[in-house]
Amino acid sequence: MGEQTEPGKRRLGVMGGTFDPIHHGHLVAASEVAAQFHLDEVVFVPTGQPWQKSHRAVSPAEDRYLMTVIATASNPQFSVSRIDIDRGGPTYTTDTLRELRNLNENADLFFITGADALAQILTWRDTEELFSLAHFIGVTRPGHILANPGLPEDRVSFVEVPALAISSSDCRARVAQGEPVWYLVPDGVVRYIDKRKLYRHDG
Ligand SMILES: Nc1ncnc2c1ncn2[C@@H]1O[C@H](COP(=O)(O)OP(=O)(O)OP(=O)(O)O)[C@@H](O)[C@H]1O
Ligand SMILES: O=C(O)c1ccc[n+]([C@@H]2O[C@H](COP(=O)([O-])O)[C@@H](O)[C@H]2O)c1
Repeated sequence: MGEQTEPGKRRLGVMGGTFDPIHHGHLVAASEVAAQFHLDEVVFVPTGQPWQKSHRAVSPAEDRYLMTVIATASNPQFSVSRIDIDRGGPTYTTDTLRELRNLNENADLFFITGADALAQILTWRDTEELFSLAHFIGVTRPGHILANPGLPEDRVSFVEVPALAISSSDCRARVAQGEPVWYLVPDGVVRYIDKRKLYRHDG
């Protein structure tokens, strides 16, 4: 399934997100797309400064990066990149994909994101260049309908993943209210949130 790749070329998935915190919805989505699109690897790229989330405080990049490393460590197909964090400034996916293309000349890139985020892609920076850099895969999340809001059909696919009604916002709210996030996020991430006192009003 998905775009044809020339023989010998790697198929590299790129899962961009703020990951504040990373949760099982992200992991299931990456795993399902990797299987359906025959990806060789999925690299998770935590945002540096997510400029469209400037209305709320985002946890320190190092905490979001470390939670992403903890969550993906056991899967040999998953890796984590610091490029968006180390570049500094607001995170634009054109920069992410340009840098990854230069680092992986012999690979086709598949950018994985929520179908809801993909519906907003025309508000991202340099949209036209984006579609020349990667194939875009929008994964469904419960409550969001699959639709192609005028995007180039040959550069965009939508994939249904097993429904997981988990969001980072809900995880943060649960921790703030003293409710458990066990089994919504990986065990190591629960312990990291606790150790660093993230998302607590007194944290
Ligand atoms: N349960 C889920 N199933 C499928 N995709 C998801 C799910 N949760 C998040 N995503 C997608 O993963 C990408 C990165 O997500 P992000 O880090 O912003 O998490 P989030 O749960 O959407 O966060 P928040 O609730 O803070 O907005 C986004 O494109 C988002 O749409
Ligand atoms: O390039 C942009 O202008 C742009 C605007 C909004 C979001 N993105 C990317 O979309 C991905 C999901 O974003 P978010 O904010 O839902 O975590 C993440 O990799 C962001 O860097 C990119």
